Amino acid sequence: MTGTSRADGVGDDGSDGRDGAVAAGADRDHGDGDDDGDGPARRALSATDVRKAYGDVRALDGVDLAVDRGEVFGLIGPNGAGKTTLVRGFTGTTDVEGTVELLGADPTDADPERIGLLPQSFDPPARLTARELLEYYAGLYAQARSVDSVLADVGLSDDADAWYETLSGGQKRRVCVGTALVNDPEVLFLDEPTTGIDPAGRRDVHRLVRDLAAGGTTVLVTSHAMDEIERLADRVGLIREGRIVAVGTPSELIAEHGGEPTLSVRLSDGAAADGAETALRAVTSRTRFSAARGRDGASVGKTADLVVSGVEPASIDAVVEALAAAGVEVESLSWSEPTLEDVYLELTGETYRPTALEMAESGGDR
Ligand SMILES: Nc1ncnc2c1ncn2[C@@H]1O[C@H](COP(=O)(O)OP(=O)(O)OP(=O)(O)O)[C@@H](O)[C@H]1O
Repeated sequence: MTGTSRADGVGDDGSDGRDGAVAAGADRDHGDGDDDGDGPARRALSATDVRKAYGDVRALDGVDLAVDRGEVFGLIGPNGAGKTTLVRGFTGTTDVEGTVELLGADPTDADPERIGLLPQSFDPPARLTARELLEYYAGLYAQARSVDSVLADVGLSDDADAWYETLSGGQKRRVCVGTALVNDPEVLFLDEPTTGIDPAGRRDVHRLVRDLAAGGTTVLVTSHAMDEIERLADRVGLIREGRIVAVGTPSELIAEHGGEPTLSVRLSDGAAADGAETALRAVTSRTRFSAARGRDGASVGKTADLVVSGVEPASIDAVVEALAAAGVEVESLSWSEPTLEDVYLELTGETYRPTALEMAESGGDR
């Protein structure tokens, strides 16, 4: 099995209570004067010029990063950007060049009792129940939480006695999240914790992370769900091709890289698009026209979307009036602020392009 050693990040116990994580975290001295080495007392993690190569692949290419105690730090980036490699560097589960510190010490010297790790790939024995698995991991630690409380925290009290192999993908992932919590860690690494978990379960995990952070636990979480990171993280780091290219609070990153708010206007008649665009240019010079195109590239034209950038809520009326004055019928309007997803798309250079099939299925009006 993977992830069975404490260095790989799991532990146990067996009392109970769904407030265990909060209570345990709150009771313990997480993240103050208990300095463990030569870094500032407040620092939970630090990386200085960290590099890791696999053959010709530079998984990490000079990472500098510091995470304070008690922070929830979100690490985002495209597939293959280096997130898991960095987590493994911080946990001492892979060798890296440069300097990495975990609670002020070399990660390989860190006390496993103080660390929790949910690896991205985790494959516990299938012929154990959820409870038995958590009891097993709890047994690896000198001190561990009640297994019942961990089961409650991850929403598995009712399925505690089902074999792991009979659980759904999301339920399995919940067990795995539980294994990373059993020792009530001071620093918790969650590598894509909510993959496969349904929306309600994701909320359970989010609540858990927030509760743990409130109790002083430092959490490093990776995810491809930008809404999740935006909601959870105090600060976010975006890694691309092995380098951290931006760090800040979600609102700082959105203000700097997220672009402008946009007003999307759906026109009832695609043929009116040109007239609408002309009318809108009189109001703003920032109209972008999202042409609806079919499989062969020809205009479909049943409806049409205009995207107007930089429209503040106070200006929406002016847009509507300009369209009405031009005799253009509007089917719907929606205004949105930029999000962390816009930051991600901007900084990674990735864009979403609907396929021809998607466009055809949507009536060509994407
Ligand atoms: N054990 C390994 N052997 C060879 N190459 C590896 C190994 N682990 C990672 N890599 C490579 O290092 C790079 C970074 O991988 P890593 O798993 O850290 O990315 P990631 O950001 O976590 O990606 P994902 O979002 O897909 O999980 C990738 O190019 C990957 O193929």
